Amino acid sequence: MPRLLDGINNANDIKKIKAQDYDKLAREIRDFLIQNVSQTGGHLASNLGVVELTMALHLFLNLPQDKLIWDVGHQAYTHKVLTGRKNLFSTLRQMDGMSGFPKREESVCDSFDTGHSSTAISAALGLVKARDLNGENNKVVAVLGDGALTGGMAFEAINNAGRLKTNLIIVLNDNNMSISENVGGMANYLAKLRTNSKYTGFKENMENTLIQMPGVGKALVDKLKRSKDAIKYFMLPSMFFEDMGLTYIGPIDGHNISQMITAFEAASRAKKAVVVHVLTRKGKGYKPAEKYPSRYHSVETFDVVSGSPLKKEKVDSYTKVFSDTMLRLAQSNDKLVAITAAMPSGTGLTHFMKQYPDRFFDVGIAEEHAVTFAAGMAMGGYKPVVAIYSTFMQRSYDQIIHDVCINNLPVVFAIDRAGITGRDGKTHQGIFDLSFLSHIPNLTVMAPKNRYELEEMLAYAVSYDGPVAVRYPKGDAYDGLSEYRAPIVHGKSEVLKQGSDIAILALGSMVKTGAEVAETLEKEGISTSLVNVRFASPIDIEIIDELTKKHKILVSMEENVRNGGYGQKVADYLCESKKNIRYINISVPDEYIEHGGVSELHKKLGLDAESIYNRIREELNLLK
Ligand SMILES: Cc1ncc(C[n+]2csc(CCOP(=O)(O)OP(=O)(O)O)c2C)c(N)n1
Ligand SMILES: CC(=O)[C@@H](O)[C@H](O)COP(=O)(O)O
Ligand SMILES: [Mg+2]
Repeated sequence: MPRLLDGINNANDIKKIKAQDYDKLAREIRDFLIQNVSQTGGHLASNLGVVELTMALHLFLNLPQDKLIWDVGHQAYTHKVLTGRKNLFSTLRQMDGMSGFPKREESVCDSFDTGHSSTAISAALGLVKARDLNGENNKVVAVLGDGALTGGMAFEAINNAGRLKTNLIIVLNDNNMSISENVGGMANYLAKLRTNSKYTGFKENMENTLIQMPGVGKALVDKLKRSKDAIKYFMLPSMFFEDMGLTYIGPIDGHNISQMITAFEAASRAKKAVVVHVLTRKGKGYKPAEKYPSRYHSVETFDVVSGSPLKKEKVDSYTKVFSDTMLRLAQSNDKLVAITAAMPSGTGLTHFMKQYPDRFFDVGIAEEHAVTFAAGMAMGGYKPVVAIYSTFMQRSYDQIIHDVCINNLPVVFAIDRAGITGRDGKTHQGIFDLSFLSHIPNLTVMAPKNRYELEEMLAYAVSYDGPVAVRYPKGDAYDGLSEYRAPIVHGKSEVLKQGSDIAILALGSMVKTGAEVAETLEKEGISTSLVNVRFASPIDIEIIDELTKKHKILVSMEENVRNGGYGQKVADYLCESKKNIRYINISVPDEYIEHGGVSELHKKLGLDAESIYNRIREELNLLK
């Protein structure tokens, strides 16, 4: 039996589908997404929730002339299906395959590359201003979730949008969830809008607002009122948005396509920014995802019938080691508090949250605020551990300098997902943190070689009287080299092996690789020293002095871009101190790294043991 989906090959093909077939198409899209994501992994629950919303937007808009911006972008799979990318789904998030996020180079219908949260309204507002200055009249729509609305940028953009005198549509996709439970005042406010009947008393005011809108008027409102139960969804004004100078329409059933189209059409007539508040169910149409939306937010491959992951986790992740260590440290230190920016499960703080609810703070998708909030807590005598992924920490650069480090406050930054993270691609690789952290005065920056050292570094960081960042990678925690446990001394590295030809300075995750390279070189009779760098700031100059005295080649290894990384510090020192030694800098090239498996990417970038070995051999040949 032919599927409606088979007729969807280009943007706007959906307009050929009859209205009575919309539900069937939505079901086909859901089946398609579940089957495909079960084989590739990806962001499932958010995508299942926005199938009808995306269909309604595509029916309402003319892409690519109109502009549609997805906040975060993790919910754009149906948009990809409807814009001619259905056949690429078997390559979703695979190396050289289709990205899991909107990408302008993938389609003219993708208006903005995204991956980080709360940017959509700002970007849309910019597009609106450009449109107006160009004298064009295309529609611009930003779609953001209730979680994204907890981010500071969204509030800044709403503040700015309140002055707008032309049309911008902001679709607030409210599924009552961030990755975990959505938190904070805005989440409570949305809950009230969803449920509190006292707002229905304002229906008439809203009707009047609509009537007064240019191009809407009484006739249209009457028509809307007559349209099957549409009006009851239109008439709940929101004080917050209205008081900020935006028009609010909602809440609307985000699984009812015709209601949403009617609302979008009404919204498009206003010469203002209009918020259309739609209610959707995260995970809709797949029972396990409806029941456990957090678990199915981002999944590895899974069995569709049982919903269970295909790969069983055999080894603890670094996140799990962090999680367990936090519980242990909190037991003996009642001043220890934990802060997350909407990632309690991703950063491993769920157990801490349950065990120490009063000492746990989820501040929403607000990394800047999380850091300054930590500064305040430290000032008040507490020891905050702020757990944020490397890529999202980019948001907090000024707060780290201005609020924590200038004040020299004892805040611990637990930086998860540092280095190559893989399938989320260029927006999510944790390859810049050493560059943006290790030049900050007062800030100590460390990276552990294995799971045991992560525990020790966290304990050290918590006991240290100043700001400390500890960065560790996504995935399995390495448990090799466990016999090396030299006590941590500030700014000092750990010598794992003494040799005389090649000296390897390896940082964090690269110590394991360095040990593999050293072993291969030794087998060939090339005597190799291996040093676990431990500190990216301050760097251990004494060890460099020592190594340069007796080795032919010095090699540094790190999972960070070359620019501003540890290796450049080493190179700078070698140059300044006029050392006469061949030097190899193994680091991530200075570019954005696309999606793929972590080991595939390591190989491609020359960060795997074999590539590094070959690089050293080349250098040795030059010395002959
Ligand atoms: C700056 C930033 N911090 C954290 C994240 C991780 N993150 C991705 S999606 C998400 C939840 C978003 O919730 P919402 O906007 O409601 O979308 P939903 O997942 O519910 O569809 C979070 C915290 C991110 N992408 N960007
Ligand atoms: C879209 C987003 O930013 C998160 O969902 C992220 O993809 C989670 O990454 P992890 O799967 O590494 O926790
Ligand atoms: Mg949500």
